[in-house]
Amino acid sequence: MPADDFCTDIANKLNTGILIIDSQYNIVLWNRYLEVHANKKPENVIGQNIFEIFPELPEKWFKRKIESVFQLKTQSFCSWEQRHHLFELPHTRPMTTDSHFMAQNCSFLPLEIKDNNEHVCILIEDVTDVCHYQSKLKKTLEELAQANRIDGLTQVFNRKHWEECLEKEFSRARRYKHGLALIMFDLDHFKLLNDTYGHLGGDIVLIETAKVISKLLRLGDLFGRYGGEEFAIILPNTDMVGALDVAERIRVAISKNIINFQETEIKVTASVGVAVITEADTRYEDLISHTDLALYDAKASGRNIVCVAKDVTAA
Ligand SMILES: Nc1nc2c(ncn2[C@@H]2O[C@H](COP(=O)(O)OP(=O)(O)OP(=O)(O)O)[C@@H](O)[C@H]2O)c(=O)[nH]1
Repeated sequence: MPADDFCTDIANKLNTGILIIDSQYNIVLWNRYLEVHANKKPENVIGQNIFEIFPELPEKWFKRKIESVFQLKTQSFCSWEQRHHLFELPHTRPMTTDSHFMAQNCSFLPLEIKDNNEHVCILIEDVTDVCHYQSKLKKTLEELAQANRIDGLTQVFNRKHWEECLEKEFSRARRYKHGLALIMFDLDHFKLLNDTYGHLGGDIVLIETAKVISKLLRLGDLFGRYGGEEFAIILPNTDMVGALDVAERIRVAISKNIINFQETEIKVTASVGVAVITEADTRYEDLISHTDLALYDAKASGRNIVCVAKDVTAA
């Protein structure tokens, strides 16, 4: 068997699309894989221009790619991550994907054959499964990262992530001399509420309260669950006047919120502490501790009240 026949036989048996084009972009070889996947017989394709057979090809980009292969005589590559596919070939994997077409890795190989005409061989590899599983993995990792930041019960930021946000906002506020306010609030007599309605009732109160407060806040505000029934909100670029306004709205919203639980209506109040960043604060923990003290004052003053950190009121 002559070598050419061996090559043709191999090309037809490979599970890869193989097509060769000349310098005019006319197709000179079309293997069995393409015959099956593009549903076009070689006699209807050979001698035709590649842009007629695949009108979806991005002509300008494709020509630039092929020209560089001709000129530099080096291989080139296009992965599915750059372009999901170049050739609209339906995928045949037994899986549901976002695209009808197979994800492809395409290689462009320079060929020099005896008559000295320049040709480029294009290999088309079906990587639909790689693309599919990579996309799934990416989505799962994003979901995991999100779950790591969120409190499972209330769906606001958990303490760890919230503190990371505060650390960033704190150093940004110090660097650019921006305002930064902190609000911490704690539901009043929550132990009694748990004792009266059970832990499930307490949980519903936490969930509903977080929902009500989330709706009150601006997009840039960072709302987290600091501990059991204590929540905290970072207000970037906010001074004491603005923070007090938000704090009072939070207090009122919680006191007016009626939570339905097992045919009873639960009402709850919150004590609120507010502080803003000062020159003296060198660590984000300083701001937390000032806000926490203000919250303690609110509890000591009889609850359902907003209190401001002492050093700020004095200033
Ligand atoms: N249902 C429920 N209860 C929680 C959760 N986390 C903490 N708690 C409860 O919240 C209660 C907090 O009680 P305390 O710290 O004494 O505070 P309090 O009763 O709210 O009293 P004041 O804060 O002084 O008004 C405790 O009984 C905790 O068990 C939670 O995720 N779900």
